[in-house]
Amino acid sequence: MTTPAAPLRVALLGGGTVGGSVVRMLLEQADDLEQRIGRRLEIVGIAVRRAGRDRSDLGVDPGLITTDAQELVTRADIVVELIGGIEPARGLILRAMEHGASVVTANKALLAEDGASLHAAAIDRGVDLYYEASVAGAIPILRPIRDSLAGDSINRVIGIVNGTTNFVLDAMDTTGAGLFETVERAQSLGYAEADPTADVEGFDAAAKAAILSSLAFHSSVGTEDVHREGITGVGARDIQAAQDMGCTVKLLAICEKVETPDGTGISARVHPAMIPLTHPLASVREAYNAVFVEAEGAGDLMFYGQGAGGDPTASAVLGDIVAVARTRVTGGRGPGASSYAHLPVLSMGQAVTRYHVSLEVADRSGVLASVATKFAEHDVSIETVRQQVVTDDEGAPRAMLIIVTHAATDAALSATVDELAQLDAVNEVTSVMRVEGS
Ligand SMILES: NC(=O)C1=CN([C@@H]2O[C@H](COP(=O)(O)OP(=O)(O)OC[C@H]3O[C@@H](n4cnc5c(N)ncnc54)[C@H](O)[C@@H]3O)[C@@H](O)[C@H]2O)C=CC1
Ligand SMILES: N[C@@H](CC=O)C(=O)O
Ligand code: NA
Repeated sequence: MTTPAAPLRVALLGGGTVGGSVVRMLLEQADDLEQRIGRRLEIVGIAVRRAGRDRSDLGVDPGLITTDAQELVTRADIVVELIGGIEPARGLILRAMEHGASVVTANKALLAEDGASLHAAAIDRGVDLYYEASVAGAIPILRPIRDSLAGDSINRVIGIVNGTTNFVLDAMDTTGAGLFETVERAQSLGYAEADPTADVEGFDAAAKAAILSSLAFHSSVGTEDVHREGITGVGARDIQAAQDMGCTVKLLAICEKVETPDGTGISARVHPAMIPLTHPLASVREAYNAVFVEAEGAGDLMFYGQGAGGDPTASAVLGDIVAVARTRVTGGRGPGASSYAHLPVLSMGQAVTRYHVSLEVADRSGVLASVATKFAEHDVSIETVRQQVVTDDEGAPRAMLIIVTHAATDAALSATVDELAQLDAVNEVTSVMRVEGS
């Protein structure tokens, strides 16, 4: 008679929104997971921050709850880090690897800050480091990029990768709701980060852009390489300007290869942008996420689903747990990331994009010519110009010029807008936004 193999020991760090869902799903699906992996998973401990708090919500033997994460990570085969932030998460992951554990994490902030050294430690220790939940929650996107598209060449990845800001922008677009009340609602639904500034100011999306760029272009891209603008500058006038153009405003994470006179580089950026209602990303509503991938052979691919919330994120974590557990059973390491291409990351000024500019101007002859001259001086070609008269809050007529440019470098476009604001003929630059996806 053969003795059944010992269960694989799973240690969880953090029992919050995602951690709580992971524990419940691990328990509810224990038998199925055992069948799929070929070994049983056994939770050997759950590290929480504070002692003495009732954690019956987690539904586990209270003896498994510990505040000693440092000790817990030394006695597991798989460590699941769901604390978030840089430290102590980084130290705990490295310690877990030193003790031979594979690691699953949803921590995009840490991966974007220090992914290279975490990957190096995993290789050094012969263990796996998986983090599918860190980008676009439940949506399988990192493994498709790393594995399924490993034989193709990716040119661009454009994503709506932050559920909280998509929820807010969608509400502003459809109901005219304000920023702060909508963020509070996203918090109560479990989408927002512990500090929602990370969502609203684009830090969360920038971390995801760094991870996506690194995997898509086989290069090392960190948070500091990603140009970041959040949504606090987006107002009702921008939303209206987008609607007038048949567009909607989305916070986009854009990762693309750009050809420069010095060779190929990576542009990685997060900012609000107008996209045409006909683009697949325009239909992504509420807190949903989507990632649009353009590859040489595959053409356009769209990945869509829930990018935030306890259970959707836990689904991706569970997928990674099963993947690393299967590797434990068969031996060796699973597929990892590579950075052999070493493509340089370009500055925002080198990004190539289009602009939509609304100007309130003096209603007299020569104004259009002086505005057009500024664009020409910076070699920015105008695609369309529309003139309209609107009535302001006091009932006075105001002359508006609405200009959409062809693609140009961001440096040329922003220099043009700076100089337009100085023209006598321009009373106010009322809205400036990049236009993507067409
Ligand atoms: N909530 C979401 O929709 C998503 C979250 N994530 C990521 O998942 C991770 C966890 O996020 P949430 O569960 O939403 O956060 P959360 O704030 O609900 O949970 C984190 C938990 O970790 C605990 N914790 C903090 N420091 C600790 C320590 N030193 N030792 C033990 N426990 C500690 C906290 O007390 C809290 O219960 C983060 O990295 C987050 O960015 C990723 C995708 C989606
Ligand atoms: N706060 C994030 C959660 C997932 O990463 C979001 O709103 O998308
Ligand atoms: Na994902």
